[in-house]
Amino acid sequence: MSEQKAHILITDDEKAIRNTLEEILQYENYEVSTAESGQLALDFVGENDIDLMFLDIKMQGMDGLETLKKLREAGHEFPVIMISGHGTIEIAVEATKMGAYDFLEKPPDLNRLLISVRNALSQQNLAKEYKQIKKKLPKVQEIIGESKAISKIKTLIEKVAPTQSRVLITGENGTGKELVAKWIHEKSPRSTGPFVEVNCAAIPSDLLESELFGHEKGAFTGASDQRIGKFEQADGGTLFLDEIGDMSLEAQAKVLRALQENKVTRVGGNESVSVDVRILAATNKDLEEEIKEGNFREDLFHRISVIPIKVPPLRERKEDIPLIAKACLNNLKEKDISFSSISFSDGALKALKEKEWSGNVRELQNAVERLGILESGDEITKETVNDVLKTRDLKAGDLGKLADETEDFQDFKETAERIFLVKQLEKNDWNISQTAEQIGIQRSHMYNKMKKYNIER
Ligand SMILES: Nc1ncnc2c1ncn2[C@@H]1O[C@H](COP(=O)(O)OP(=O)(O)OP(=O)(O)O)[C@@H](O)[C@H]1O
Repeated sequence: MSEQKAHILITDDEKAIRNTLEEILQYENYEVSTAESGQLALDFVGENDIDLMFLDIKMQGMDGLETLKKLREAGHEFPVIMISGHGTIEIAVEATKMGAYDFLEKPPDLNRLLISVRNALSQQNLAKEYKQIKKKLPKVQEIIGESKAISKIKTLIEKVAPTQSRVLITGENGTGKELVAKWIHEKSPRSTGPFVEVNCAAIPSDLLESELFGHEKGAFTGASDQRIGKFEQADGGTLFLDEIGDMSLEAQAKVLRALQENKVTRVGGNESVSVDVRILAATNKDLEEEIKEGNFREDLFHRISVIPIKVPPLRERKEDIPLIAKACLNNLKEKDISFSSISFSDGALKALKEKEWSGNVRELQNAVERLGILESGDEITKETVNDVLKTRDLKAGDLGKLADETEDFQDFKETAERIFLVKQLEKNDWNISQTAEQIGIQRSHMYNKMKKYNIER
C-alpha cells in the first residue's frame, strides 16, 4: 500500500467538517469516503477496506466512543483519529485507552492533522508488514537435535520435501513423526496448500471412510448434510495419515484405490472427484510384521512407503536430550512469564539424560513442564529431577521399594494406582475402553484417572 493511495473514512455528523476534511485530504491525494453517523461508518467498514478513520466524538445516535468500541469489537484494527469540538482531557484519555491513535480538536490545525495522518498510516503499514512477515515465518516447531540420527533425518527431509514421493515415517510414540511430516510439507512446494491430518487410530473404523472421503446427504443415519472428506480438504496440499497401521483392512482397500486413481468417491455418492494430494503416513507398528499377520495390505504398504524415514527413540540419541529439554523450557518461557527466570543446572541436564524416556520427546516435554512448576528456586537441580521423576520410573516390581520410600499413605496409594493403570493400559495396547472394562471401571472414570495422573501413551 502506498501512502498516497490510502483510503480514509471521515465520520462526522457535521457536513461542514466532513467537507473541509475531505477537501484537505483529497488535495493530499488520499482516497476519501465519508459517513454521517457511527452506524453508517460501521456498515461502510464492514464492506470496504480502509486504512484510517477520522471519528467525531459528539454525534447524534451512536457517539464516537461507542463507535470506536464497536469497531474494535468487530476486529477492525486500522488507526482511528478522534475529533471533537468539545475536547476534554478525560475524553481524550478514554479514547486513547480504547485504542484511538490520536485526538484532534475542531477546527483541526492543518499541519497537526496531516502529520497525524502520515504517522498513523506509516504505523499501519509497519503493522501490516509485520503481520505478513509473521505469516511467512514457519509455524512449525524446529526439530531440535544434533545427534547423527537427527542430522540424517533433517537431510532426508530436505531431499524428499520438494518431490511428490510418498513417505512412510516410523518410530515409537512421541519420537516426532508428526513433526517430521509437518516439515516435509513446510519445505515442499505444497506449503501454501493445506496440511491435513487424520489419526486413523482415533476414528472408529465405521466412520473412517466418511472422514477420509466425505459423504453425501442421507448416505447413512446421521448424515444430515453433505460433507467433504479429508482427501478433498487436502487438495493441493498434503494428507498425513497418522497411525496408518491401525486402519481397518476395509478402509485400507479404499485408500489404496484412491491412491491408484487420484480420485475419491464420497460415501453414498456415485461420482468420483479428482484430488491432487501428497500422502505422508506414519505408524509405530512394524508394518512388515503386520503384513505377515494379515493385518496390513502389502500393496498399500508399497504405495505408501516409497521413502521410509525411521525416527529413533530418545534412548538412541541421548545427546539430544539436554538440547530438547532446554528448548522445551524456552517454549514454556515464551508462553508463560512465570517460567521466565528458570533454567537447568548442569547436573539436572545430566540426570535427564540418564532417564529412560519410554514416551520419548512427548514425555520429556511433560516432564520439563512438571519440573518447571515444581522447582521452587530459579535453577532446576539434579535433586528435583530425581525427586520429581522418581515415581515415574518405578516399575510394578518396585512396590516394596515404593512402600519403603513413601511415608504418606495417600502418596503411596496414588503412585501404586498409577503404576497399575499404566500396566493395564500397556497390556491392552492402550485401548482405553477395553482396559476400563477389564479392570471393572467406567470408561469416563478411566479418562479421569489418566488425566489426574498425567498418563499418556
Ligand atoms: N526433535 C524434536 N525437537 C523438538 N520437539 C520435538 C522433537 N521431536 C518431537 N518433538 C515434539 O514432541 C511432541 C511429540 O512429537 P510428535 O507428535 O511429532 O510425535 P509422534 O511420533 O507423531 O507421536 P505419536 O506416535 O504419539 O503420534 C510434539 O510436541 C513435537 O513438537
